[in-house]
Amino acid sequence: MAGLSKEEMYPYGLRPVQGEGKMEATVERLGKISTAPMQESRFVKTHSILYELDGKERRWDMVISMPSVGVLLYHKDLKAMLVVRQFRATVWCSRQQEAAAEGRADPPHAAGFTYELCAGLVDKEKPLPQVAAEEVEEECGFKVAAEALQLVTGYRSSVGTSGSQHTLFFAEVGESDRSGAGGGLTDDGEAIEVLALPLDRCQDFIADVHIPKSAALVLGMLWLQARINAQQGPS
Ligand SMILES: Nc1ncnc2c1ncn2[C@@H]1O[C@H](COP(=O)(O)OP(=O)(O)O[C@H]2O[C@H](CO)[C@@H](O)[C@H](O)[C@H]2O)[C@@H](O)[C@H]1O
Repeated sequence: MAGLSKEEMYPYGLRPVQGEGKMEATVERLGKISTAPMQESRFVKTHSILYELDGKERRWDMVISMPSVGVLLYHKDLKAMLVVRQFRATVWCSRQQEAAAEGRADPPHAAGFTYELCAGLVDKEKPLPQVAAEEVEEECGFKVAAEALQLVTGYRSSVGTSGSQHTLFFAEVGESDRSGAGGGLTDDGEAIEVLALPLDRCQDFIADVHIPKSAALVLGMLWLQARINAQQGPS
């Protein structure tokens, strides 16, 4: 199993909901990984910002990236959060660089699999809740109405390098909302596994420093816990 035990593949009581086995299948599909200087990109641009402060010229290096949306999904029948897991080349590469700096060998491909909320880039001119609802269906295979999405907050991501806006929503889904297989767009190389993380394991999961996870996932789960503590959230 991708060189991992069942407990390592599914820690903290995680259970597959859609796309079971995608991690092993993706590891099989991956070959050599290397890096090259960036050429023209549809997704990001780099530039240096030159600005004056106290009459002196200063410079800040920036990666311009698109705004994005994310959705914290609560599955009411499973009493679990829905988490997506996919291979992130950036995470693998970053872990490889950390290993190289410490004189260790390259990590296995499994080290690039990252836990995130359902999320996507805002690359179309539609209202944000609409973009978010489409991501829920595309990645997780659940149909939610854009109007049913609750705004949690917006924040700036990677402020030292990007500063792009991320807007976070919350939605509840149930078995009756299942509409497809999810998994993302295969043509874009997306291979997404949807996992259910029991509500009572979320705090231990986000506190585990060794689990590669997005900041939005941590923020979302802390927000939900605060709502539950205030008896305003799902129980
Ligand atoms: N840098 C890149 N290089 C090459 N191809 C790329 C690319 N970024 C996106 N793509 C392509 O575009 C497709 C669609 O991307 P998505 O909109 O699903 O964003 P993604 O889930 O990668 O990141 C979303 O989720 C993460 C985690 O929450 C947020 O950080 C992020 O801002 C948000 O868009 C990807 O499958 C890939 O083919």
